[in-house]
Amino acid sequence: MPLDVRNLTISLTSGEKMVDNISFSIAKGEMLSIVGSSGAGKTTVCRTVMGLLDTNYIIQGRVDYSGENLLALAKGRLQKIYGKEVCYILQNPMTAFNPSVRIGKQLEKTYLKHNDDISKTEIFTQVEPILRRLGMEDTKRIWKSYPFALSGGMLQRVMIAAALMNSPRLLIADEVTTAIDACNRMGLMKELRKLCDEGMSVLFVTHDLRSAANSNQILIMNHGKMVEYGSTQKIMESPKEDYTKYLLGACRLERRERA
Ligand SMILES: Nc1ncnc2c1ncn2[C@@H]1O[C@H](COP(=O)(O)OP(=O)(O)OP(=O)(O)O)[C@@H](O)[C@H]1O
Repeated sequence: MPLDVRNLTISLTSGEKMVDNISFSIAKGEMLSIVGSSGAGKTTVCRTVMGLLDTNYIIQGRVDYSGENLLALAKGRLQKIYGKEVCYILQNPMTAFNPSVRIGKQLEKTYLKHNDDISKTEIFTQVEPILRRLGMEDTKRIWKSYPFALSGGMLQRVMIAAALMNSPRLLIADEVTTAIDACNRMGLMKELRKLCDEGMSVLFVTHDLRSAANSNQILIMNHGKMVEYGSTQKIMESPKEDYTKYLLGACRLERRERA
């Protein structure tokens, strides 16, 4: 099992709970979506899996990646896992790039961190198909661009490419579709689905239940708690909890207002 989270509770040192007894698992080749409104605790769960919480947080429970508890692993082992086997795509692409370094240079650096020393031309040859797969055609221009010259949606896709070029086994995608227009969003979701079919596992985080339609399972969160957890079909077609029904209703209303 690539990821198995058991009884995860995260509190501040003041005692306030951000996440309250969450459990879920993601099998190889599966996508699980965590869905919930702003402040539900979704990003806190992702940051915990990625070992990004500082000492202001108290973490209880287990986060097993391929049978190893990430909360208790030695730093050296974690350095081998994060960025290579387990990759995290952040909510805000603008903060992920160094504004004064060209995109290609940044991608080369990321690639070389986890792979053998190969030439810049070879790195471009390896990464270009990934950029194309994510809907970017003008790859040479993107490679030479500074971050400010690309749109938010393009930067978001470059960030996804940066994660995918290391062929991770588990991808954590936190609100990655927010900056992308509807057409490219659908394309991206289809690509993530294909990557799962090729064996990658995905933890997908969104506030929009519609974006979770391509996942195998959905976990609904509200105020740090698990509201409902089950197969995507079950959650979409016969939700049990009022909050899930509310989220589904909000999606339908938005669709009707757009029509
Ligand atoms: N260090 C902190 N101090 C105080 N509150 C915090 C801290 N870290 C997180 N929180 C609170 O924990 C809650 C969960 O935040 P989190 O970012 O995980 O939510 P989210 O579901 O990802 O929301 P969004 O969709 O807006 O990103 C929020 O109410 C947030 O303000």
